[in-house]
Amino acid sequence: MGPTPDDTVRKRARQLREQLRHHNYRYFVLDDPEISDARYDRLMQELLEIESNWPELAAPDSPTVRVGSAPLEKFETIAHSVAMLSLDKGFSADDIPAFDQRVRRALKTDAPVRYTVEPKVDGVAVELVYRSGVLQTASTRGDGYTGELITPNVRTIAQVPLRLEEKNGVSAPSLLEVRGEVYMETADFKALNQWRLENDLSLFANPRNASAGSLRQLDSKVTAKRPLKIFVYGIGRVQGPELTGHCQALEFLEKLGFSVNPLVRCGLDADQAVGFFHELDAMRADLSYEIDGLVVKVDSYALQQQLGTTSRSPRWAVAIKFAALQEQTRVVDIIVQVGRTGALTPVAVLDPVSIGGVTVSRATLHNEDEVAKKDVRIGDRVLVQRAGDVIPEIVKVIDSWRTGEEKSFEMPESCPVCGARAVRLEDEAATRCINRNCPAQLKGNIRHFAAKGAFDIDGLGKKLIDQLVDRQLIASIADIFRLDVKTLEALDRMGPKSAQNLVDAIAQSRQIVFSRFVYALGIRHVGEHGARLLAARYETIEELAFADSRELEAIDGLGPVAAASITEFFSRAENLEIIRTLQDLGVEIVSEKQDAGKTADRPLEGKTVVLTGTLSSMTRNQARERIESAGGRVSGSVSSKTDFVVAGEASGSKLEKARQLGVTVVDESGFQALIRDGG
Ligand SMILES: NC(=O)c1ccc[n+]([C@@H]2O[C@H](COP(=O)([O-])OP(=O)(O)OC[C@H]3O[C@@H](n4cnc5c(N)ncnc54)[C@H](O)[C@@H]3O)[C@@H](O)[C@H]2O)c1
Ligand SMILES: [Zn+2]
Repeated sequence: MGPTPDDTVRKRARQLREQLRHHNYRYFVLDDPEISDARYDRLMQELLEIESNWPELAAPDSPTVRVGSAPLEKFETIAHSVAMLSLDKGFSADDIPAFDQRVRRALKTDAPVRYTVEPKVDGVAVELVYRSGVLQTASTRGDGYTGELITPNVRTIAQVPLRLEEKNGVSAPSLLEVRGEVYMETADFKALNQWRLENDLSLFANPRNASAGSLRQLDSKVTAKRPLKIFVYGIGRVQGPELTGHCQALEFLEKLGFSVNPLVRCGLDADQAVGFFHELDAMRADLSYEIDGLVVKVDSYALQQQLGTTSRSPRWAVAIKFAALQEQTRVVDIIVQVGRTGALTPVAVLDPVSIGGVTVSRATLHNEDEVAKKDVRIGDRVLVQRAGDVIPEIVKVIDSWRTGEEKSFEMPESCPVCGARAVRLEDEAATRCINRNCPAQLKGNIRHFAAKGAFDIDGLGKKLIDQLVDRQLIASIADIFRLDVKTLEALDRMGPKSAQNLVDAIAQSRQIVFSRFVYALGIRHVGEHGARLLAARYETIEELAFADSRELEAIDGLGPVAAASITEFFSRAENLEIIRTLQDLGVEIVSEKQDAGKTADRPLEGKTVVLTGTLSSMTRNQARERIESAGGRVSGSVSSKTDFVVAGEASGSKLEKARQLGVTVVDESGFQALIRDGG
């Protein structure tokens, strides 16, 4: 880069500004973005860099110095007495100490500065103005100085107090301007999008856009139907109480009856803030709402004043973003995969794209109806989401990128693996291959049979199963127990040692508890939970096989669909034959009671337990079985309904959450005592 910018740089800056303005409009005004947030952030960073390298290119109307977008004309507007600004952004934990240094340099101090650190909930900023304790107006951020008046809409949010009562030793200030984030929980967002899908309405890209779209309605009856919530995180002006810092302000707001995020941490130094960043990142997938980072704020109001603000953001706060969950890419092809039940699943082949550090090149499209409803075509630009362990999914097609060259997908009429006819039953979403000997189904069945909650055979993975079926070394699940070292040795990437290990693992798996055996059979609609319900009711596989559907339906928690599927399964001679063959080959089914030994009483009856970290005396699955045979239920996430959290080595976010919620936490020896004697 030179002392004066050349034409290419000038041109690029102009281009970036135009693009950013366009995307601001799509995002802030239409609530319908065309690009992922991560991509938007990259464009913004590029422009910021150009403007800092060539200050003469900076412009007063550049998106780098403006907030949001002008209010929509259809709304009345209202001026904010204190500007509602944006936040400076960082994209890794290292940006926290860097921010801390900037702050201390500006304050000319070596003493540690105390920060309040908050989850950055992905929703819409609003300002609520209360006079003498009564909600007068509510508005959006708008361009930071003038917002859209949406009072009737905000009134429909149950968590927004309409009148502030004197309570918890505090009374309503004569004037109070509260800022907060209106958001939608992830499950509610999904349900809303599902409903929109079924009613041929356009989809929201994420909970943030759904919240914004719901809030910015001319008819507050529409807003009232949307499940919106709020967390408050700041104050504009206040007359009455003496508040000297941010944390104190949050406590005050909470006492007045506002909803403050329980994960907020006060009094952290920069190192502790970094620690919290990692904790929160780990907790992220377990939260019921989306967060896209955290916000670090200098706590003291006096120091905030000293630091001041720019036209776009305060100098006393920074938002550190987590890795993105969404990216945009192109659908190169739509292929069809055949699963264990014969279901043909359309899968989008994508231009590989990195989402949160993982390269994604496929996304499931579930079934024919889903493709049709989302109208995904080959060649489309789409928004793809990958969250936690969930299979990547296409959120929506970005319509504005359509060229007309895209090709529609059609479900094939025959199985792409075996060529047999594929049919769709009237009341089903799936199209299925009707060939019971379809190699794709066999592979799926074997994978399921050998998987963790079933026979749990170490070393029998996908690649090996593919080879075994393709070379016709296995024609049914029972054949697993006929494998020998010689056969296995001859396979790709197998040696004498790994072959022996696998044979040993297979031999070891022969003894199996009843519920796992039932699950391993792969009866449709019978998952691990259903299998356990059956094991609690029946003692042997023979008893189960002869159970009639009325009796099955009566089992609490099972349901008619599973019951019908079970009777159907056992009515087939070939299934009974396989079970008999498995037993002939040495599979020994142990009843749960035998397995659990003497624990006839159920010390954890009715209790909900969450496991986190690793235990030294047993695996997760074993711990789960022990809890269930003691009458308890294992849940994946901590909530106020949790009775105990069992914290093993290296337990992370769940432990943190348990502490926040005041749930009883026990260590490994405490857990042993629990399953012996109960709580
Ligand atoms: N995809 C697109 O086309 C597109 C376009 C424009 C903007 N965007 C997204 O919006 C961002 C820019 O928007 P922005 O300027 O509003 O910045 P921002 O949303 O990143 O940060 C400011 C906002 O954070 C929110 N917030 C949540 N929790 C908070 C807390 N505890 N304390 C304070 N604020 C909190 C508030 O709503 C506040 O207005 C971009 O980084 C991008 O992610 C995307
Ligand atoms: Zn087939």
